[in-house]
Amino acid sequence: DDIVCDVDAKYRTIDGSCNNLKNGKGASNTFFKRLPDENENNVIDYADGIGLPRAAKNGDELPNARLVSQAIMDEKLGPLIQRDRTRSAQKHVPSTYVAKRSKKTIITKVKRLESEQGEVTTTDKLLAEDAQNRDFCFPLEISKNDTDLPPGCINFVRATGKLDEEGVRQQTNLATAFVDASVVYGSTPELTKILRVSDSYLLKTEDNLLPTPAGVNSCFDPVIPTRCPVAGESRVAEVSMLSVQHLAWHREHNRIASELRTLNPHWKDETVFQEARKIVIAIFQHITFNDFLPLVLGQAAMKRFKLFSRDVNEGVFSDPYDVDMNPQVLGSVNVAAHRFGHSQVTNEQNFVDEDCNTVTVNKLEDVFDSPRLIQQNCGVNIPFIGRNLGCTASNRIDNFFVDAMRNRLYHKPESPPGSDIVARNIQRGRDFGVAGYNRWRELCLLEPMKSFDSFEKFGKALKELYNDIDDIDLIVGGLLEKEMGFNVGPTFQCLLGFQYERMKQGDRFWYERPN
Ligand code: HEM
Repeated sequence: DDIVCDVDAKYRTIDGSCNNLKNGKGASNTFFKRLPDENENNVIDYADGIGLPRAAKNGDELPNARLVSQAIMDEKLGPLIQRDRTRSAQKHVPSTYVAKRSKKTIITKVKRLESEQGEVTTTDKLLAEDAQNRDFCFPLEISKNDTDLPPGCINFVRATGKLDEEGVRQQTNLATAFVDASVVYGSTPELTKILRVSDSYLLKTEDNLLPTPAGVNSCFDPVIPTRCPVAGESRVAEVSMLSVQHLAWHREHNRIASELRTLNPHWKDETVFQEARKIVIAIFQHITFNDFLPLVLGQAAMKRFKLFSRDVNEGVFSDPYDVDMNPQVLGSVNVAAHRFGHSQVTNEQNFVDEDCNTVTVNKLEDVFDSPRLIQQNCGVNIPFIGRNLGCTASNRIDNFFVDAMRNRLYHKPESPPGSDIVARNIQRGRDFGVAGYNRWRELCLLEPMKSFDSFEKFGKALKELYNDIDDIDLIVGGLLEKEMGFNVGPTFQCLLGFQYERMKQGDRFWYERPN
């Protein structure tokens, strides 16, 4: 559809449309980007070239994602001490917040059939039955020998696909591609309307907590069954520490807006709202690029991709804008590179006192998708969870994942035992038709791995799982790369650096720009 843009608009749109006035790229509800290769062909790897999940080079199925997870990513295979000495939870939790939440895939909701017993429906069978329609279930198969999960299938639904002009399956990003605090304000005008107090500059709150309008989000075990919190991103209650981040930014908007109202009594409410939003976005961009990203990419990659903001003491504005930079999020970043943070998650979401002592242990596996901890007694626990963000060390970025994430994801008393984030990430990459790890090394101008032995300790396991070194999934190879200081390795530095460079230089409303 033709969109008419106000070229003089002072504020960015909610859905990211009209940011780029030349090609309109970066709006919510548009396809994830595929990287063009050396010959300008999109890098895409579907088994049939158009939509079936990626297969091995020789045409066989790729190894069972859960087996890869068990053999390579089990925390028991890693060092006893996983904690990172430089990164606190304040680092990995906001990363969930800034990063993941800005790139949301549509996954059609179906009833979750966790670990159904019985016949394993193989991908082959599904392919044969449903070759025309590629929207099939793509279950995670759990083998008889699994030490942690009962044998059978765990439900996994393909991300909703649409065909592009060439008839190739593409996935849709529900969020805008910009670092624009859409996690606070939403990526659609409809959601923003739900979040705002009508005819006011404020965002809605209830008892100074996030609003809980009926019928918007679902959650598990809230204090009052209908009270699921709503924020700019639907997974706001996935874990308590994430909900606290949402709440902090939500309140920050209202704090700034109220100050602006006092200072500018003559402004219209809409002006107060938009000016406050603009300031919140500026803070959000500054923190993302100057505090968060250096702890992911390391100093060298930050400089290589020109991601640091200009030092304010230089007294000049930086204007990095380039109308030809396409900010759209790469599918490979969404399904692999940006999921590095899953390895930093720890097993607990504890309450912590002012001296950083744990006062209550909350196991992560008991609080997935539940706003209970933040809603209890009008939010009395919030400072205790908030302190945890600063007091507790993250786990390292590596190939080891805690049991709560790798065996008990989404665990709920009525649907034990749970799912496996690693297996899901691997499967999601195949679902998206994301090319194998070695192909991305090549595209990043890194030497492709020639031998399984290059993976040292894990080479043997990889060799048993994969037929060919080029079959290794991007997220698996990427997380096995070792890097000084526990940043992401060179392939993910390349992909994330490339992505954030575009999100910065492709943003007409970037906060450092003059005027
Ligand atoms: C306890 C904390 C977390 C939980 C429970 C969690 C869980 C999940 C789940 C279940 C998915 C969907 C998997 C799929 O089916 O494809 C997902 C997606 C994702 N996660 Fe996390 N995650 C957490 C923390 C993080 C962190 C710290 C980061 C990054 C720094 C991150 C980055 C992502 C990204 C980029 C996606 C893809 C987003 C999308 O397409 O919707 N997550 N996460």
